[in-house]
Formats: sequence, C-alpha cells, structure tokens
Amino acid sequence: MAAQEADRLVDTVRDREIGVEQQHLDRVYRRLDETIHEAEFLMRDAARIGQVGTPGALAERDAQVFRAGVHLNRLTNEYEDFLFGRIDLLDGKDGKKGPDGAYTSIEPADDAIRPDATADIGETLHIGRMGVLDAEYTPLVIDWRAPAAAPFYRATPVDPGRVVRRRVIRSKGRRVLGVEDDLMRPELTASLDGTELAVIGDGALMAALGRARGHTMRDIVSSIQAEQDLVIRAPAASVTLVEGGPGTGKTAVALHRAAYLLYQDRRRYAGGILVVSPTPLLVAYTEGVLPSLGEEGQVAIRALGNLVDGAEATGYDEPATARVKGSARMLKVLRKAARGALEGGDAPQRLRVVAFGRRLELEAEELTRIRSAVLGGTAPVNLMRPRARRLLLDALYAKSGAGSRHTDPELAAELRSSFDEDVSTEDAFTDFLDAWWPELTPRQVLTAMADERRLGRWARRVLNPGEVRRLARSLRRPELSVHDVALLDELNTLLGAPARPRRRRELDPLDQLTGLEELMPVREESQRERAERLAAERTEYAHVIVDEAQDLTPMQWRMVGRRGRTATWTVVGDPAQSSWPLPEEAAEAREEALGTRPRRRFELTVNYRNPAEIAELAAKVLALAMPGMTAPRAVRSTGVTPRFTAVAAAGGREAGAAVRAEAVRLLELVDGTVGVVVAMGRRAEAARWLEGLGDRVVALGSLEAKGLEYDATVVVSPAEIADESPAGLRVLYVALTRATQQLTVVSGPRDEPDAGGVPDLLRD
Ligand SMILES: Nc1ncnc2c1ncn2[C@@H]1O[C@H](COP(=O)(O)OP(=O)(O)OP(=O)(O)O)[C@@H](O)[C@H]1O
Repeated sequence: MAAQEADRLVDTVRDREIGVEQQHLDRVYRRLDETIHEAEFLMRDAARIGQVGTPGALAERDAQVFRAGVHLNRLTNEYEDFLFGRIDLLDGKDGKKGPDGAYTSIEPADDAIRPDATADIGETLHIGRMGVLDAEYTPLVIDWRAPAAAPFYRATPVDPGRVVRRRVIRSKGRRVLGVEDDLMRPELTASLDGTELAVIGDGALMAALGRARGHTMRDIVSSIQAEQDLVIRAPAASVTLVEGGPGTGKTAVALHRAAYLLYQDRRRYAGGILVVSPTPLLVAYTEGVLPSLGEEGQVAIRALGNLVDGAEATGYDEPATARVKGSARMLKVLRKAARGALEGGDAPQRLRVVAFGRRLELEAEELTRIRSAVLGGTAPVNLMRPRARRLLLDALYAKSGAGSRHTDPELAAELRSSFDEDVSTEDAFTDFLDAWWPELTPRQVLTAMADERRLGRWARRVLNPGEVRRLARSLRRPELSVHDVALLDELNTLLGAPARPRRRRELDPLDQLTGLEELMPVREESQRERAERLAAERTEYAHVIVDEAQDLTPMQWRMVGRRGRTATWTVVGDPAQSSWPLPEEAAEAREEALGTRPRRRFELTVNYRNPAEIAELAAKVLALAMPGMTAPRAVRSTGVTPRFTAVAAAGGREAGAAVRAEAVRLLELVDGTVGVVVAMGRRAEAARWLEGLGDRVVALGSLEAKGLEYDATVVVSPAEIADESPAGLRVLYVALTRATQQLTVVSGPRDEPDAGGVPDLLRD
C-alpha cells in the first residue's frame, strides 16, 4: 500500500514538472509565432520602403527572419525535442570564457550555499536547438552551441560548477512528453521559488541508450557527455585529433562539431565543411544528424569512394590488391603512367606538313627527342601540351630554313609568326598533335595501366611482378573500386585538369535573401543533392572532418589532403579498428595532409553502444589484435550474454538456415534492426539467406560494418573474417562491436568451436 502511495506521489510530481515545462514550451511557441509575424511585417515594410538602415543591420535582420522562418517551418512539422534541456543554477561569480568559448570556470558565489547545505536556485536556463529571445530580449531558449549552454553538458557530480539539476525534456511537436533529471549536487537541499527542487527519473543518458535503433543515426544533443563536449567545442584553429574505442561517440561527436563550427562562424564554414566517411552505408546512416540539428545542406558528407567528381566506386579490392593500390609507392607508378600513357600504340611516328610551299617532316627520332625534352619539366602532363606544340613548330621552322632569310629581327619575327599560324591551322598538324600529345583523362591512364606489360615498365623497381599482375588484373574490371578513386584523384593532379569555366561561389542562403518568399523555402533539393552539388562545385573546404581515420590509406590521405590545404581539421578514429595493414606509412601521409597546424588530442573513453556483456567478448579479440590496448568502458549492462551456435560449414544450406533462424529469433526480441556480418566473400550468399525477412534485417560484409550499429547482430565465422586480410583481427573486432543489445556468433569448422559453440578466437 505504502509503495502504491509512493508511486502515486512520484506520478503527481512528474505530472507537475511536465506541466511546468509545458508552460515554458507554450511561451516559446507563442514567441516564435510572434517573431514570425514581426518578421513578415518587417519584410513587407522593407520591400515597400526599399532600403532601411545600414546594410549590416539589414543583413542581420534578414538572417533572423530567415532562421525564424526555417525553424518555424520545421517546428510545425512536428519537430521532436525542439526544447530539450534545462539547467538550474546557483548564483555565481563572474566567469571567464575558456579558450573554447565555453563558460567553464563559473563557480557558485561564496554565499550561494548556506552552512546547513541549503541553497536557492538563482537562475534557470532552457537549452534547445536554436536560441529564442522574448520581447525584452531575455532568453527563453539558449542555443545548445552557445557558451552559456556548455554547463548543461559539462557539469558532473565531481565538477558541478553552478549546476544543481540538469534536466532533459522530451517533447514532440508542441507537447512535452516527459522529463529526466540528473542531480549534480545531491548533497544540497535546493529550492526554487520557495519549493524544494524535484528530481524525476534516473537520468537521460541511460534512457537514450536503451532505445531501439533504426536505419539512421540520431543526434545526441540532449545527452552529450562532458568528455565529448570538450571535443565538440574545441577551438577550430587547429587540428583536433580524437581517438576512442568502438561506440564512444566519435562519429556522433564529429557531426555535432560540424554543427557547432557553423554556429560559431557561419560565414567561414557555410557550405565549406566536408565530412569524409569510409562507406556509402555510413554516409546514409549519418546523413540525418545534421538536419536534425538545424543544419541542412551546409555540410557535404561523402564516402571515400565518392570523393572525386563523376567517380562512384562500387567494387571492393581483395586485401592484397588494396594494399598495393593504397600504398604511397603508387605515386611513383602513377607519375610514370601519366607520362607513359601519352605513348599509346597508335601514337603517330612521323609528322608531315606543308609550309611556305615546302613539305616538312619530323621523323620518329626527332619526335622522341622533343617529347623527352618536354617531359623533363615538372608541370602536369596536359598542361605541357602547349610547350610540346611550340617545340614541334620550332623544329619544323628550323627545317624550313626560313630562319636565315631575314637579319632584321622584326621581319624575322613576323615571318615566324606567319609560319606558326599557317602550320598550326593545318589539319595535318592539329590531327597529329591530338594523337601524339592527347589531352588525357585520369580514366584513360588507369585503363592504360590495365595492360600488364606497360604497367610492368612504369612500375619497374617499385612493385614486384606479382603486384603488377594483381594490379593490372584488377584494373581490367569494369567497375571502380574505392581504392581506384584515390588513384584517379592523384592522376587528376598529375595530368592537370583542363581549364574549366569558373562557377559562381556557393553562397550562404543568408547572403541570398531577397524577399519574404525565402521564409518558407520550398525544398527543391534534398540534403544529399545539395551536398553533392556543393562537393562538385568545391575543390577545397574550410574544415575537413575525417571519420574512421584509421582506415585511410596513404593514397587516400593525399586525396583528402588536397581538399583541405587551407582547412582546419577534425580527425576521429580508433587504431584498434584499422583495416589498413601498414599504420606507419599511413601516419606519415596523414601528417603531410594535416600540415603544420598545432594538434590537439582528445580521448573518448566510454562505450555508449555495447552492453558490458558484448564489450567483454569483443575485448578478447582486442587483446589478440592489439595486445596492451585497453577497451573503452561500457556504461550499461543488459544481463544478456552473447549466444553461440556452431554449424558444419560457414556457408551453404545448413549455415544459411541457421543464420536465418537466428535472424528471425532476434527480430522477435528487438524492436529495431538486425545486422548479419559475414566475411566479404560471402556477402551475396548472406543476402540470399535473409531474403524475404523485411528491411529491419540486413546482410553486410565485414568491411561494410564500419561505423554502423544494430539492435542485434549475428557475426558469422569469426575465423573467416579474421583470416580474410592481414588486419583481419581488427576487422573482426569491428564486427563484434556493432550491437546495442544482442549478439549471436555462428561458428564454422575453421573457428574450431568448443562444445558450447564458442570459437577459439573468443575463448578465455
Ligand atoms: N552522449 C551520448 N548520448 C546518447 N547516445 C550516445 C552518446 N554518445 C554516443 N551515443 C550513442 O552511442 C552510439 C555509438 O556512437 P558512434 O557511432 O558515434 O560511436 P563511434 O565511436 O563512432 O563508434 P565506432 O568506432 O564503433 O564507429 C550511437 O548510437 C550514439 O548515438
């Protein structure tokens, strides 16, 4: 009875607190409605009067109108969690901004806490996705990225600053659904307006982590943790390097950092942030996060295989081939190939023209001499064409004997120029030049490299014959692989892009406001389309974020580096998850790409994804893959241990039936998604096993699982995954750390399972 009474009391307090937040949210919406009316009025007025005030003030007003319009548009579309946080603070001393713009040093005033451990709340702040001021300019909602919002993320019971209570508010559209509180100073009895401060729930983080996962990542704006907040708000003017194990929030933090940078300096960063992701799957998974943070279309998120305009990688290379293509040694091979490709089998051996009534001819030997003289320079091959043309004309002119006709320099120059004009407009000459020094495209050079004999010449003393054979064979495939794209980009630089007409710089939408119609922009372009267009128009970015940085090969670092020559950087990764076998070589290329800016290093230490039961199992593989490396600490436990089952073969009928049955069982157990991870060579087979089970379940190759997560995963044959490449144990570690709730391991004979089905790699 007493327990029921207590429950009822809790419910009453909860309802009351929800009511309090509802009142505040109602005020916020009333204010937003007012703002939009004011904005509409202002715009009409401005249109009527023409120019009002200084251009700066006009721009500022337009910007406010635009933002209010866009956000109201979203809010009315049932925007979840517009207002998501609140902090109740003690009175404080005047604080100073930290180097990252956050007020971290504010402490309670000396008399804020009375000797009997009671205190009054001096200030309450609400935190949301954008700032809202009331008519008197008092903040109703503070933008989550504003310095004043930092304590919402950074306060901890160990270092609470002024924060007594941190509250996460859950709402949908205009309705508050619930609140969850964390008490930062549990030792205090604090009151607000004479009433004791209520505390509801067990904290928002655990509530967020327990929720089912969908096919897209959610933002974590209401539960960013202190160590993550330090990364998000790190000063932009340097290279921010972040390491952390699986599930520590690296991807989430990197995306929130992009939103933060835009907030800090919109003009500098609008449209100029590039996020490089390892796979198109991860791009699709993370694409919704920035729009949910109110940053639509300002950031280009691109997979490594889609970074070069017009190239779309669909294939994967075998590990041994990938190792050749990704290596810095390729640079030497490509340099030779870019030049050597000029000498295709059908290049003409002789040039014949008629000038000044005479037949003039250059033989193969003279042509070779001219070509070598031109190629002796360092300019990109396509850009050497004018010089080659000039040397050909020089040689022909010398043959014509016309040079000795005049001693007067002016007349000689005139004669020469009329000779050049005659010859260079002659079809025989232009046809020859097109065939002898064609304007090469990167794709043409890559195709030329598919010829093993020619490739062997260009790769002499750089690649061994086996590597040449493997590389040439893979280049004969019609589809591009992810690693080919970095080669295309390198070739693009070596060849020199033909001059393209300059396109107009992409402007911040705020720069382009012209009238009221901009208030409710019609979404003609999706976020992806816009990002793609931005990426196509841009070759360089103001900030580059590299996700899963441990996987970039030296050639990929060169490709990414070219896009951020003057950029600031955020680089997140985990060496323990690297699928690239030569970390030192990649580190060198990375340092070159990042340039000389100062580095700031951060480490994320808490695993928010995996329950302790799964993290513990994965740690066994980590100990084998990277002895001595510590796994991040898992924050929650589900009491469900991983399940093991053994099959007679890792592929074929029996395995298929076992995996399918397991997927069906897991679909029953979880509300969200199920991922089945297999060795790369079994992808197509695994997709067939799962046919007809619906879109909550997907089959993935081990390399495709990078960065993704599922409510439940089935990992098929750890040994097969581990043996597939030199970095296989680390790839297996990735596969085992994808699940938020349940994990099943299916072992084949190569796994040498024990009686319980546990493969040897996962035994104690
Ligand atoms: N502060 C947080 N509050 C709520 N959820 C969080 C928080 N931090 C991370 N998460 C969740 O933990 C999961 C893992 O995050 P994320 O994918 O960013 O980790 P990661 O470090 O990139 O992992 P991996 O290295 O395995 O790719 C995601 O579901 C993310 O939403």
